[in-house]
Amino acid sequence: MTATDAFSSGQDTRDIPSRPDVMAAPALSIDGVSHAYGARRALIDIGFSVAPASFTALLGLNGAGKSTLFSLITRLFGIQHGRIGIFGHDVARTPGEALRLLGVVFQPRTLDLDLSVTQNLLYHAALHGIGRRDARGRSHEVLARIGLADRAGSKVRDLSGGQMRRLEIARALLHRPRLLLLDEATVGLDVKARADILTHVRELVAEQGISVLWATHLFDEIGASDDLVVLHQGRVLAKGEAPRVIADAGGSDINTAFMRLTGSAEPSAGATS
Ligand SMILES: Nc1ncnc2c1ncn2[C@@H]1O[C@H](COP(=O)(O)OP(=O)(O)OP(=O)(O)O)[C@@H](O)[C@H]1O
Repeated sequence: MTATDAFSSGQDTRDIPSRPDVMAAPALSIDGVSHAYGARRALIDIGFSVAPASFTALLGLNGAGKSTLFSLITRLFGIQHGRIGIFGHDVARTPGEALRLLGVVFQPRTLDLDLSVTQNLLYHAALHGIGRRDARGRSHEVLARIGLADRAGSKVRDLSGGQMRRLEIARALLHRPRLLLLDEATVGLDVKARADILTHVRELVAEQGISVLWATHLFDEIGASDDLVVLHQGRVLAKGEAPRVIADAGGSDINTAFMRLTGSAEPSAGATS
């Protein structure tokens, strides 16, 4: 069974191998993960996987638990219950191997506005132990990949919001990860900048074979051929290929499917199409 089969059949991923076979393992496997902040349960027995070289959308309204899940995958928080694997490497047991394969773009911006685009990249590369010369080559490479090569010398302060986001994506690619997590990467951007970023990220999947987990509350960011995980109030309500999720929920589109899955009569505030 391929990782894609495992995703679409909803089979659990309990068997994260102790000696990972990187080619066979899902890019990301989440198995029975729960998390509570004191008495507040933010994630309840979450399970899904991201197939290699796929674009998986994690759809949930504010408060669904997306950021909490990202904090667990990246080890900002310790895992209370369940297991998380990145290409078969258990995040809790072999964090070095797992995190080496992971790039992340978090919701809050974390660029130095007074440095240039390239300086931001070189600084980040140094933190990753990448030598100066190699770092320069990689900076050119990632800026070209994300359509920012012409802004290499610009101060970050002079970039548009969308360009800053693309720079953060470029930075997340510097150490050549195989799995990229993006948490609400288009929040606050105009329609064109949102579309540009989605196009670039989808190209990373199609052309570079990078696996992407794209967290969003925006229905119109879900593509027809995407894998989809619907997260609501800390629970996975549906997962699989987007058209199948919609059909199984009895919806005509992602909006109506989401409303049926969550039992809401009206589109919730913040969920836009
Ligand atoms: N540090 C915290 N302490 C207590 N509760 C928290 C904390 N962080 C998140 N929560 C709660 O956990 C639940 C999930 O929050 P989380 O931020 O993971 O959701 P989200 O889907 O990322 O939403 P958003 O996009 O608004 O950040 C929410 O009920 C939230 O109020």
